[in-house]
Amino acid sequence: MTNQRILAHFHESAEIKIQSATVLAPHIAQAIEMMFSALSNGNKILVCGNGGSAADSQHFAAELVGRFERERFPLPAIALTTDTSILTAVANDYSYREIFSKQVQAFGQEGDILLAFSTSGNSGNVVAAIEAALEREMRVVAMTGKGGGAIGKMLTDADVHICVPADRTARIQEVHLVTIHAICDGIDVALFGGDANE
Ligand SMILES: O=C(CO)[C@@H](O)[C@H](O)[C@H](O)[C@H](O)COP(=O)(O)O
Ligand SMILES: [Zn+2]
Repeated sequence: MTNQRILAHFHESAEIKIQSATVLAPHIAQAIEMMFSALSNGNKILVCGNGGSAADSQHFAAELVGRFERERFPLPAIALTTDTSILTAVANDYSYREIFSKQVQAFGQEGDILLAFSTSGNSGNVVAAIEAALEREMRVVAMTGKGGGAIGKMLTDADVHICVPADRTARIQEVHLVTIHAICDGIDVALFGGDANE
């Protein structure tokens, strides 16, 4: 492995982040507004994704329930990726496709938000979770890439699609991560106003 190859990762990541910033900012602002409004109304956010996106789901839920950069009361967000008994039982008894949708049916209520991560936009269990959320009159914030895949086609005008303009899974995930932090910051600003980081 040459340093050149390592440097290329950093450069490509930085370039795609810069390119994504302008394209995604209005959609991220919409997501912040939708989440702040749901949380203010006593609703919660359910979060799901596979692999690296499962980690992103947990990362986001941790920052809402714990904190991001400012001290505040806990906000209700649940990662649907963590309960291995539920995940293994549903995958074993039904199908892997239903591991998130069953939990959306169990926990989701009208007005809640599903935050769904899929870099391809095509993961069956994330697609099924979105179907279950839409059936329950929940709103969806989807973070995707690669043109948005099947997820891009199923969202309604009431939902938010944050589709990273890139085709490489790792780069898309890296943009998802900075987007998670921008959303957490946006929610804090909506709650408390601007801060010293501005
Ligand atoms: O983190 C990575 C690759 O960077 C992997 O774990 C990746 O998340 C997994 O292959 C996922 O199953 C991909 O699913 P998706 O993003 O297409 O929905
Ligand atoms: Zn990864």
